[in-house]
Amino acid sequence: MGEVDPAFIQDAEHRPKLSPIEAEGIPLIDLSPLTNSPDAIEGLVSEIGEACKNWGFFQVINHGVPLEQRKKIEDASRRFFAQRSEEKRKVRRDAVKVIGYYDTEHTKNVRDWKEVFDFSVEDPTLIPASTDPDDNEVSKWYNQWPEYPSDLREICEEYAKETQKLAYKLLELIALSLGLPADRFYGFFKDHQTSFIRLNHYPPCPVPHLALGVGRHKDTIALTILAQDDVGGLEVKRKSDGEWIRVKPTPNAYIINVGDIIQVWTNDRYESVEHRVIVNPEKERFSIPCFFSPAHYTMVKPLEELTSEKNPARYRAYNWGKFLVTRKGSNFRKLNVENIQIYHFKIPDSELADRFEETLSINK
Ligand SMILES: O=C(O)CCC(=O)C(=O)O
Ligand SMILES: [Fe+2]
Repeated sequence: MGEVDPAFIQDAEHRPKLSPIEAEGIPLIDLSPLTNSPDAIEGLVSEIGEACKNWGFFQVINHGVPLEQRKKIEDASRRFFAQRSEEKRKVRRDAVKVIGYYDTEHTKNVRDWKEVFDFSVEDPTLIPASTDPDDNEVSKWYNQWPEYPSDLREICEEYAKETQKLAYKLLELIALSLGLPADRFYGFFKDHQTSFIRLNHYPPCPVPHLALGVGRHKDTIALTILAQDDVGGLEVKRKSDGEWIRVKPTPNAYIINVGDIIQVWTNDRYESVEHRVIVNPEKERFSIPCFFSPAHYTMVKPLEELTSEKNPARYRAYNWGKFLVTRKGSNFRKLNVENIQIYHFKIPDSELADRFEETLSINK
């Protein structure tokens, strides 16, 4: 075994247990009522609602994404990552070209044991030109496509269309589960959404007890639609007791998780849950998350329909594009500081209590 760069080594408290808990996994939901029996939709809506509330994660089958499209992108991803580093680095992302190949991602300042290739669903993606809140200038992020595999672009673009359809179906079910009109969330994504898809490759790792494929984190976006292969390694922090639970691969299923934006929209009713990826000493692993994200100008804040005097908004509004640009900037500076997070916009409980007191005395 060669020397492993200490940048990969997790602090003792965050190292994985190598005998994972797989029992009582996350809910598995059959989406076929959407196409076959619209009468059964109510049951489906309540299953989705329960899964979002209790787990923040679930798997879906009969989801409508054609198997052919999925197989094609999985195969193209393998072909891309099998190339020499030198080739992959031709489409490397940097501070100017922020979308593309990357092999030195850090989560919570520890290096992840993985390499990635990102592409935006909308090309170009419109995004604020700077993090300055008073600067209204908008700039563009462009995808970078490698020479090989020559069909990668076409395959990725086709796949993106299919996952979009699934994302909208899921957003409808989530809206209905909250008692909102099915299309309540559409407006945030309609023009200039900032969604992107990531091809992940986790090579075999000689120190799987010390390093992680992706360190513990929550997804900052609205909704994640993840395809994982049959190797397994994704772990979700169970809400009921804080244990890390391994998500057992289900062939052709998608793993769905609520992101931070849905947590804010629902005023914490559906929470974004922490997860991480364990690596394997012998097997490489591939996964493909689609990070469904709203337009850059979206002001993210709790939905009025889901707040009340008794349940006041727990977050101040924040501009999604500025948030995203702030995050991207911190990818390239190896600062020993924490990334921007939604809890930075959280209204402290003491302040909420004061407001509640105020309304009580006004209503007296
Ligand atoms: O590879 C996986 O299973 C999950 C990856 C992940 O959580 C992420 O990229 O945000
Ligand atoms: Fe994630």
